[in-house]
Amino acid sequence: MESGKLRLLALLPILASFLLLYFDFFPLAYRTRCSLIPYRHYWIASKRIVTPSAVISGAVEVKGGKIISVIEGDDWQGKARSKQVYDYGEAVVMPGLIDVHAHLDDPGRTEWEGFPSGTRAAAAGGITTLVDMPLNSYPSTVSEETLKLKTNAAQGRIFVDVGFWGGLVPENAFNATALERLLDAGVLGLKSFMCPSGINDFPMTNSTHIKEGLSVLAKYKRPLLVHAEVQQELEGDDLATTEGAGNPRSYSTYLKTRPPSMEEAAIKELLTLTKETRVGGSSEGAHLHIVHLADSKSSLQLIKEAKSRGDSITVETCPHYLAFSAEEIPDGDTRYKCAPPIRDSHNKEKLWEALIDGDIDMLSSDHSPSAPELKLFDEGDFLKAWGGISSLQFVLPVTWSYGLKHGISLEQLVSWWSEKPAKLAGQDLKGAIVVGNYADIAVWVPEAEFELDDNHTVYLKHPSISAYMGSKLSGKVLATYVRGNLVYEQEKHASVACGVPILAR
Ligand SMILES: NC(=O)N[C@H]1NC(=O)NC1=O
Ligand SMILES: [Zn+2]
Ligand SMILES: [Zn+2]
Repeated sequence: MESGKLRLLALLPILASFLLLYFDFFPLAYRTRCSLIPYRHYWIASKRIVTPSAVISGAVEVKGGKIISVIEGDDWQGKARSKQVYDYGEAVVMPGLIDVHAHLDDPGRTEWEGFPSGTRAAAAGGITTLVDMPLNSYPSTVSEETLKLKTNAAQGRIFVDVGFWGGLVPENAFNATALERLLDAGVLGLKSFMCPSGINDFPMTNSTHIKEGLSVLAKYKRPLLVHAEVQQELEGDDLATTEGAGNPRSYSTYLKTRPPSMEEAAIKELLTLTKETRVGGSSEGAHLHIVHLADSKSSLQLIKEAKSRGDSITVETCPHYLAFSAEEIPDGDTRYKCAPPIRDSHNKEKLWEALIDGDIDMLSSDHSPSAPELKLFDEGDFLKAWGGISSLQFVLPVTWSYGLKHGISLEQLVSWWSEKPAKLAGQDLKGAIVVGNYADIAVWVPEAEFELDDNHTVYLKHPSISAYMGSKLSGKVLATYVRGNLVYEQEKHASVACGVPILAR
């Protein structure tokens, strides 16, 4: 080689380090429309930073999308002198929420929800990662090919990170190769229903299907999420499953169609399988996660016992079961219709107790909107209306507002909404403010109250179907960072959607 070229090569490392310095000191050169701020290396300071060991006063150093230091006290000020500092004062800085149960309905039912609208609402609510359910979109995510349709649809259209659950359905349950292809393609785990899902191309599974699913999942060490309700022969008063069995506008009619025994029977059946997830069992490595538990009595007791026997099992509940109770639901107000149903206030108090005691592991939104027409507001028919709660933007303030009277702490909030969900979804670099993790951060003011009225900016695609509209909440989200990008601040979103589709490997 000529000596001129050699000399040029020798200069490359110097040039590279110059460029790096340039990007650090001249942030405009880094300006990206993924973020509302033009820095890749900066500090976030606050008097209330929620770390795994304590709530501290100090600062978090972010560089290249990751957290590179967390400093308690004032020592960070010297280190941050030449850097941009965002000082949020008394506002809480905590890990962004990870919602492991959201129906984004994209592709195929984007008139219900969609990646752009859903992830914008999430960002405005302090949620930095969503895991999308395999049904309500069309087609359902039940194969490698249909997962590809999801990731294509998500490309450049998500404002927060989005992972995907795959569907376990009768069609693929006995086909281990098909399930393996779906898992190899990157779904974070599988999801199935033990009762009709409301979506024709997502049929329900029985315990034989579920057993097959668990044995494949064991190899991947990924979870199976189950909607645990089974239809039963109902007797006497409970015979309200069909039209004419009661006034369909009355919430109590709907409630009777889905008694706690439906959850209990499903969970009993599941627990005959989860014993194989114990150490030495035939499905060791697999994990069962029960979604949206509503029954705080026998069902919960069964789960507690299974945990104590060593089954690999977790359970979530949702803010709507903690905020609302059957007694308060007005006749005809189908915004509150979901499955399993919102039960009475005593049940709600018991759910809070279980959450606080750690018997319920985590929270999720089960955000499941539809087109407003399907809520049948004119008829107010609880039996025919779409079942699903629309909540994504408000799960943080709802949990906080209703949790206040139970004296919940910021650490508990982080455990339920970030740490445990990160673990379930296999996201080792998310869910906590620690060095090395992605800078996924929510900044919010727990004490700030607001009313969900016409003056409040609502990013939900269909605010009219959300049962939270009209309520007064405490806890205002100021800013949301995803992988170091400020994706939302004070009613503004980044102009480009740079969330990452998360695939397991
Ligand atoms: N298909 C669907 O989203 N169903 C959900 N809605 C609901 O209220 N419970 C569910 O499982
Ligand atoms: Zn469900
Ligand atoms: Zn759901």
